[in-house]
Amino acid sequence: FAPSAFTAKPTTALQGFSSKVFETQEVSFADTKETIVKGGRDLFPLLPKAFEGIERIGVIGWGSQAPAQAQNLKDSLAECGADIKVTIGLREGSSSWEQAKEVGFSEDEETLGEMFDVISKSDLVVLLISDAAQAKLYKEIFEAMKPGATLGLSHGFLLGHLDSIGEKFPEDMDVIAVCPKGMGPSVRRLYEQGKEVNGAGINSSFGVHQDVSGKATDLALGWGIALGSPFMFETTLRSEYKSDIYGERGILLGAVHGIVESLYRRYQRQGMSPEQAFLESSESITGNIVKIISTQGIKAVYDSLNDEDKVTFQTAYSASYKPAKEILQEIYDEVSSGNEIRTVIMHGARLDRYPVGKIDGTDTWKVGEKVRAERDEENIPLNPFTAGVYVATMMAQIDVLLEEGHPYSEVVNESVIEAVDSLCPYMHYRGVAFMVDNCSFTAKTGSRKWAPRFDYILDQLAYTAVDNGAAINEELIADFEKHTVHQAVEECCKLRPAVDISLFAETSTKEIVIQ
Ligand SMILES: NC(=O)C1=CN([C@@H]2O[C@H](COP(=O)(O)OP(=O)(O)OC[C@H]3O[C@@H](n4cnc5c(N)ncnc54)[C@H](OP(=O)(O)O)[C@@H]3O)[C@@H](O)[C@H]2O)C=CC1
Ligand SMILES: CC(=O)[C@](C)(O)C(=O)O
Ligand SMILES: [Mg+2]
Ligand SMILES: [Mg+2]
Repeated sequence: FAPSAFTAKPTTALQGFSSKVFETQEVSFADTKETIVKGGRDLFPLLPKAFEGIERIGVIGWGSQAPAQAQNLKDSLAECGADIKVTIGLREGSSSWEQAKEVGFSEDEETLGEMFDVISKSDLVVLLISDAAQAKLYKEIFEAMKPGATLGLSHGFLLGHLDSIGEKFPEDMDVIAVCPKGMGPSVRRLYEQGKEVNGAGINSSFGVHQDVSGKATDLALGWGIALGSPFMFETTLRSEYKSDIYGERGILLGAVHGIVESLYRRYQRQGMSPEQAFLESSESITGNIVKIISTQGIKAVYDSLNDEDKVTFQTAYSASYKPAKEILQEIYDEVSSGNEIRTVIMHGARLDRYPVGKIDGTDTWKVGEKVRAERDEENIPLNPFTAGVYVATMMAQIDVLLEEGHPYSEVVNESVIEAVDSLCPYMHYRGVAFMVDNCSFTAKTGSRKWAPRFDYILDQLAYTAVDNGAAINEELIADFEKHTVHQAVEECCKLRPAVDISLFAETSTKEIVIQ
């Protein structure tokens, strides 16, 4: 397999943007330039201008994103004195009704109501029901929206569905997207930490799909800044849905699950105890490797190894890169063809007969509970073979996105920042299910479908190649060492404060600061 320095397609056609309210800045990501907007609580006084004309925001749904987005919006708009009501809209009989009331939303104050009634009264509808439900209900939702209201999405899935059935959004409607590159609970947790460390939060991409009012861009930027986004980068709904549905099935959820299961078995075959095998696989990734990436970048993992461990890393990397890339390209093709969107919709239709099953019942995660209980955060190993497999998969994910024309900001957030800032800390805290099942239904189902594929191909192709003495692929390693993405990762990491998400350990009142 002759590695190529990829033949990048022209970057996904970003429209480019300007703001009448916020300061934009140009950043250099490798050999490209992009315009971004830095966030921070100091910008909250600008929110009333960004939300000009908006009196009521309807946040529809109460899954992973809505609790975070609704509370962050409510707090931010209150802080800047904007007289804007945030109302939660839920389906009749929703089991989430009480949860919304527990955090202060109420029917009496007209901040909690039936979803279509709330939609009909909202100037900005933030649609945070599941993607499968959006695909099922979009006609009723569009009909319920009042004239001049803006539709706000946090994922481009609905456009992907409309594309596949030859439908469009109503032409008289502003359609914007603000897509946090992190799970809902981390959007809320880091927002709260942002009260101490200005700018802490989860980055968001934003897109303006339709701008009838001429105000869509600044409303999108204001929404993202009110969520606590450290910085916002431009995307299009199509670029976002392809990269997001792909990314969550890849290194963010599916691949990391498959990598851990395959290595956990391999290390035990090689004689390790179950506990040691968990330490050298899952703990090594979530407790060591991602911490280095979060503060020093991907290549720092490799550079931190001694000569002998570098050879182990190179061996694992050389054997894993192509098998991982083969599955990743298949995922990308399944997503961009519309197949994976149909899969998610069909899965949604089966839910009542086949509810989503648990994924932490295996020996791996039972042993993981025990290891976590005895964990010494300061002495978690960095297994060089695990590092080679994990980094090869991360780099393969990056290369597919670059080859498919996605901008570096989207590539790095979807393949690196989200893993280290949002998702892996949750896997470190309470295992793979706690991470995956705090994500969207679209991600939950996709991760379950693709994790076994990574597990299988690594076991069948990568590890057997290593056991049969496959040579190190010097060109692949050279490609990795000089890859353009390392500068882009460094730039992205500089654009957000190096705050570590902090999660409260259920087993103690001590707050664990996960690096
Ligand atoms: N999860 C995440 O962190 C991220 C999600 N997103 C996007 O945000 C959006 C919301 O995702 P997420 O927060 O994960 O929510 P989920 O995908 O987990 O969906 C659960 C929510 O959908 C509602 N729902 C399901 N079926 C219906 C229906 N038939 N009618 C009305 N409501 C229904 C549920 O209502 P009820 O409460 O009544 O059961 C619940 O509130 C999606 O577009 C997703 O892709 C974007 C970035 C990150
Ligand atoms: C959390 C997030 O960004 C995901 C994985 O894309 C999702 O939950 O859909
Ligand atoms: Mg995502
Ligand atoms: Mg997603």
